[in-house]
Parts: sequence; C-alpha cells; structure tokens
Amino acid sequence: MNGSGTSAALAIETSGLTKRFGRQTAVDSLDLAVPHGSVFGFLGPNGSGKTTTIRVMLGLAGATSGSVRIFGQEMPGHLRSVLPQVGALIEGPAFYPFLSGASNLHRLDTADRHAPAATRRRRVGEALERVGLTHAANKKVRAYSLGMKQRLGIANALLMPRQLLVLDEPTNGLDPQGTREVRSLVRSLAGGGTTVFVSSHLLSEVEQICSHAAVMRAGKLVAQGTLDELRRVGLTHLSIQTPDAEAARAVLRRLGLEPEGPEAALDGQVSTPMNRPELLPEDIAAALVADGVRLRGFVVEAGSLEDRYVELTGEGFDVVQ
Ligand SMILES: Nc1ncnc2c1ncn2[C@@H]1O[C@H](COP(=O)(O)OP(=O)(O)OP(=O)(O)O)[C@@H](O)[C@H]1O
Repeated sequence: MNGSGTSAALAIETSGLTKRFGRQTAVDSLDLAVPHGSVFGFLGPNGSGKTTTIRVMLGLAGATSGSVRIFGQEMPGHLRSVLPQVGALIEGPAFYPFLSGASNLHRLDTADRHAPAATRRRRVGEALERVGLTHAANKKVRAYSLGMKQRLGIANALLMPRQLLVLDEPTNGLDPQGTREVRSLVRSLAGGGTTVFVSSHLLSEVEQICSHAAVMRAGKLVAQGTLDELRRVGLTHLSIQTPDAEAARAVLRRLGLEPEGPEAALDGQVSTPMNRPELLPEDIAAALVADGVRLRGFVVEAGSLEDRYVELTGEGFDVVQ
C-alpha cells in the first residue's frame, strides 16, 4: 500500500492509523485508500470514529500511531505544503451573523496567507456563485437558513482552487430542502478532478452522491471500495438451473466460489454466494458454457446496499431522508 506507485493514485491513504483517548480507541488500525477524483463516502453510525479520523487526517489532532498521506505526502510533516490544496468543512462553520455572506468570505480569505488579495473580490463572487448564493451575497448571515450557512461554509472551502475537499457531515441538522441543496452541490463539486471526501451516517446519502465508500464500525474499517463492489460482496447470490449440476459445481469451485451442496438445492439447481467481487456474472456464465455446462437458468440476486450495511455494522442503519 505504501509503494510510491500506489500512493500517486491515491488522494488520501492511511496506514494502521490509530487514535486513542485514554483507554478508549476511537480509531483502530485504519487503512483507508481514497482514489483521486472519487467522491468518497465515509460512512458509519454516530461515534464510530469518523470525525476523529478527519481531524487526525488534517493535522487538527495527533495520531497515536500509524500514518496519513495526502497526495503521497506524509502528514503532518508536509502540512504546510499540502493544506493549501485542501478545503475543509468540519463541525459547522463559524460566521459573523451581523456581516453579509460576502463580507464573511472576504474576512476569511484575508486570513489565508496563500490567498492573493488582488483576486479576492472575483474569487469570493465565484465561490458564492458555485454554491448558489449569489442572490444572498449581501444579506446578513443571521438571515441565512441552516442550509445556506452550510453552503457558505462550502464556499469558504472553495475560495482557492482545491484538489481535495473534506466535508464532515455536511447535511447534519439540515431540513429536507437544505439537505437536497447541499447534496446536489457536493455532487457538482466532483467535476474537474477534485476529490471529495464526505462523512455521513446516512447510507441513502452516500448512495446518492458517492462513487466510493468506506464503512466504519466502532473505530474499525469494515469495508471499502466502489459502491458496486460493496453491493457485490457477500450478499449477492447466484442460482443456476442446469441438467449438469455436478459439472457446474466443479466449475464454480474452480473459480473460487463455494457452491451449496446438492442436498441444499432442488434437483437441477446449483446456487452459490458470490463472495469474490472481482468475479463478474458474465465471466462465470462463460466459464460454465466453456466447460460444456448447459444452462437453463442463470439468476443473479443482488443484495441491497442496505442489507450489506446492516450486516457489516451489526446495527440498524439510519436509512431514511
Ligand atoms: N476529544 C475526545 N476525548 C475523548 N473521547 C473522544 C474525543 N473525541 C472523540 N471521542 C470519542 O471517540 C469516539 C469516536 O468519536 P467520533 O466523533 O470520531 O465519531 P463519529 O463517527 O464522528 O460520530 P459523530 O457522527 O457522532 O460525530 C466516540 O466514542 C467519542 O466519544
């Protein structure tokens, strides 16, 4: 995982990352691999260690052990060169309520020593436009809805060009309208090669906006990959109807699958869990046919991502919204 070839393809990589608070292990030997250009959902129930991981990744808290690389650079050693490429929204932005959205962004931009003053006005205008707040640019922030404040927080993260955006629960506490606004904004940020790392306790949210996800449970990573990979592993099931059941079982075993024995199936039926995500149904069908297995039926039943998460996290997931 730490070879330079692999790191170059990853925006974020953690290796054995561990964070303890006294005797409590909040993050336990975490190996995250976030590909460049992905919208990566960091999913897990409340208290599973997401915020702590993000704080350690961005150098806001120290790791107990393990390492973090952002764009292949070891953190926190390279914080100064890496952070200007990273926009972050953590634990709700703090704005002056009596200033307008635009004035708040001006103030925050002034505090960023990498941000050129000459382009400030243009960049503030563009960031507000990007999050759909141009019409409210001169309104005082105390008149903003929660969703508007959250979008202003994202605009703040976008004041400078960013290769990576890290958003911690950006829809937390928003009403349905604000939630929709922020979700569609997050989706639109992913263009142009920017990697978006977004934490959420809502599975449905991750399904709507992400290309990849990692699932946390009590500080440990229990799965990660593309959403398709996560759907495929484990719960997907293949049922075949064939007069050549014994030969079919032999082919499946050769492919590394574990077909249920004849006693578990009806005559002429072979079924197997599809627990090798890299093995596609079309390849299995081709292998069966190549070995002379005559197929009458071939059915792949995909488990839902929701089933998968309940299985992985061992608890009912908050799936509504
Ligand atoms: N500063 C701290 N001191 C002691 N314990 C902490 C501290 N920060 C976090 N924890 C504990 O670490 C665990 C993980 O918390 P964390 O906030 O990272 O989870 P989370 O997945 O982000 O959950 P949430 O969505 O509720 O923020 C929790 O049990 C929490 O109580």
